[in-house]
Amino acid sequence: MIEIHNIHKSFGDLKVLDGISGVFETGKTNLLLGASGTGKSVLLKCIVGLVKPDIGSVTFDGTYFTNNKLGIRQEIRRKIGMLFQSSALFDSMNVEENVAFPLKMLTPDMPKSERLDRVNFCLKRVGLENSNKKMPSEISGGMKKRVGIARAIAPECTYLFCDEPNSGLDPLTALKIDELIKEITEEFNTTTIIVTHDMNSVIEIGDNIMFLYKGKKLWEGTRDNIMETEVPELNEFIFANRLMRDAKKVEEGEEGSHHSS
Ligand SMILES: Nc1ncnc2c1ncn2[C@@H]1O[C@H](COP(=O)(O)OP(=O)(O)OP(=O)(O)O)[C@@H](O)[C@H]1O
Repeated sequence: MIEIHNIHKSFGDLKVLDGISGVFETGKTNLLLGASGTGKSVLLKCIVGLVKPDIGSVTFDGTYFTNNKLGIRQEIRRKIGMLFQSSALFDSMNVEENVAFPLKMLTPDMPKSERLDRVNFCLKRVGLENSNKKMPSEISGGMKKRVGIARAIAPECTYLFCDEPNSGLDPLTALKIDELIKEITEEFNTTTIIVTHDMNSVIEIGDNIMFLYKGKKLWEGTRDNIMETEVPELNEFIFANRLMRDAKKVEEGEEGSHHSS
């Protein structure tokens, strides 16, 4: 479980995060939802320690991270797997080398054969067996995301962070990547935080959702109750999507009397 408490962050005069607190549960897909520029990525960076909050703290399974000793922060960092928006694979390395990279960095003494077993296990888990020798330039965007996921989980991470994991993917591939992240979260019991502005992800994998608006947390809940929100900014965000508007009309048409009771 990851807890954040009263996180504030400004860049010069620009206040990006304005006192955000919350809990991200273990074994669940926790979504940070919001429009562009609302501070989701900055919050994620504060949580992983890439940006230092001006005020506030982050706790990983009860251990303070933000202002703790370097050794303790490093210990936590080793348990963090990151899937970046652009996949961020090393272009000069093949798939196998990309996935092996964090293992070489974090567990340099691991025997080569054990490392290869772990790489193959992770590649198989993301549905990419037999792709070891392919170069990033030879594989599709969806495959790159899969390699990114394999690389993130290779060191047996406890915490998994995904920054817009399905950006740039067609809807079906995006759905498959969402499903894969959810399966991995449940299978390996990771605390997973996903930055997204995609309502499809909300419906598919929104175990817990935190809605950010202009640096504040305006709502939190689950995919089961998000459609009933009475927060105007969230409502506007949800129904900016035409399909969502149509779905709501259908629902109101079919269940209008139920809703008005
Ligand atoms: N290092 C930085 N220096 C100055 N401003 C920054 C920095 N990082 C982020 N910002 C600003 O903080 C605001 C929030 O950015 P952030 O990337 O968190 O938005 P976001 O909600 O993730 O949006 P998107 O969905 O478009 O990625 C933006 O106005 C951005 O320009």
